[in-house]
Amino acid sequence: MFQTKPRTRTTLERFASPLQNHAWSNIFKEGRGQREAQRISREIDKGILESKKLLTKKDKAIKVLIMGQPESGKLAVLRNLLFALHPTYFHDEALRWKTIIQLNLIDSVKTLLSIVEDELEISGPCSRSPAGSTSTSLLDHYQHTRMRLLPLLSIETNLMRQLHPEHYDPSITPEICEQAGSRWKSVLKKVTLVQPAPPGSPQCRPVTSDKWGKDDPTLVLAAFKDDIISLWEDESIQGVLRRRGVRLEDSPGFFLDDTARIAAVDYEPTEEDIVRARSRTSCIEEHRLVQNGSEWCIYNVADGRGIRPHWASYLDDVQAIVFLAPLVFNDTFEGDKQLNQLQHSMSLWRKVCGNPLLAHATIILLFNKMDILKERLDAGFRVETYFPSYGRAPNDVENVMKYFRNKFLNDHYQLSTRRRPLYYHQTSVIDTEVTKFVMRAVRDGILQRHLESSRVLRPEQDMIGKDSVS
Ligand SMILES: Nc1nc2c(ncn2[C@@H]2O[C@H](COP(=O)(O)OP(=O)(O)OP(=O)(O)O)[C@@H](O)[C@H]2O)c(=O)[nH]1
Ligand SMILES: [Mg+2]
Repeated sequence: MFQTKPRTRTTLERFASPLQNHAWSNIFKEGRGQREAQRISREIDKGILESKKLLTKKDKAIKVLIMGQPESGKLAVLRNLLFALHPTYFHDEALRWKTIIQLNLIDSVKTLLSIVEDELEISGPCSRSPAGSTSTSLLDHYQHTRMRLLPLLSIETNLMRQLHPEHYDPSITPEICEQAGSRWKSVLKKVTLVQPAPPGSPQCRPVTSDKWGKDDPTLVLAAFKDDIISLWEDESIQGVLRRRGVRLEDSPGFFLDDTARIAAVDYEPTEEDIVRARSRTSCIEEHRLVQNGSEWCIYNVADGRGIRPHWASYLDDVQAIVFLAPLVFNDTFEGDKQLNQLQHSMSLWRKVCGNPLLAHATIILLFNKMDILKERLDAGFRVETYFPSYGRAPNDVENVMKYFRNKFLNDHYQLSTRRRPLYYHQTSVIDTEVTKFVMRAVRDGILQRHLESSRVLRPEQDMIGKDSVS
């Protein structure tokens, strides 16, 4: 016996039913009103269909989270990954990064001057500097240079005020920071306009804009290029840094060795400069792009007290996590001076491994800042001092790596709620050439897993639980 299938209500009917007794319902009873109502109904149905399509598309996007403690190299990895997926992704951002790099350079000059100032306060005008010259000559040099560099120092303040008018507080050391709602990207876009070189001219014109006026960082930096170089190369100042064990070279956004290039009027940032530039992220950034028909959705997940509560909404359907673990074993954590940076990283790693929402995600663990690890070990810092369980094992890269790798892999094994692929690589992500290969491997690995899970490809081998290293 046939049974009549109940007619599916149209969208309009579904929406209309609560309105039956309302005067509005009369509109559906009239001819014109009916046609109008049908048109609206069709539009609503079309809208629903389109949002469904969008949702399906979003579901199909390869969702990748880049995670790690502050300053672990997330942004540097993001830029490298985006370069691997889409080589021109940053082209129209290059000029904005130029200003950030210039600010990074000015910031290093400020740090240098404040170290010298501090040294002079402690040692007094008559003591000898380690380089053999008296501190009076250090004082003279410092005072002379500081006076000359004053205009340079003031453009940083002005620039920061322009970038963050809403948050500017002169009592706080300015730091460039990407923040939800921050205007800095649009401000930089307005002020960093390219002026094309006149036809036939072999030289680029300054990449600058009139909007800066006298504060144009390109022109101010060019004017002080030689002073900055002589300050950085000064033997007595280098002596102070050596004696204090300060290695500005290891600090984020260090460009003093490149002053001649960066302070030139025709400076344009290279890929490597963009990767090395320091700009703190204080929000969760989303980057979407399509590569060879696959849509990628990459999130740079900033870490910080105020941000962690917002993570939860990003953890659904994650296909891969790129986790940054910088092996800087002897630095304290900025947010908590009692905590070692690497211990902080390990505690974050444990949270990621044990999170049930991330149980299906492939993990790519990057032991980053290998260049700094090597430098620290060469300089004689002993791992045992900071991690007593390391004991008397040889204090070299190979053994130290093995020790930390085992710690991370062990946590992953103990805390993961199900078996899943884990790949690990040793990286110095500011080395763009080498990182390119790692990022291509990361890209291909994620894509392969994505195709397997969407059953487009059958896995060639069971990768579950295997580790890989490059
Ligand atoms: N020497 C060295 N520096 C690195 C490496 N990776 C990142 N850096 C530098 O460390 C600084 C911080 O890197 P970012 O990529 O901004 O780190 P982040 O994790 O995004 O930091 P937050 O935005 O504070 O969360 C930058 O100046 C990078 O150039 C590395 O492998 N070696
Ligand atoms: Mg960042």
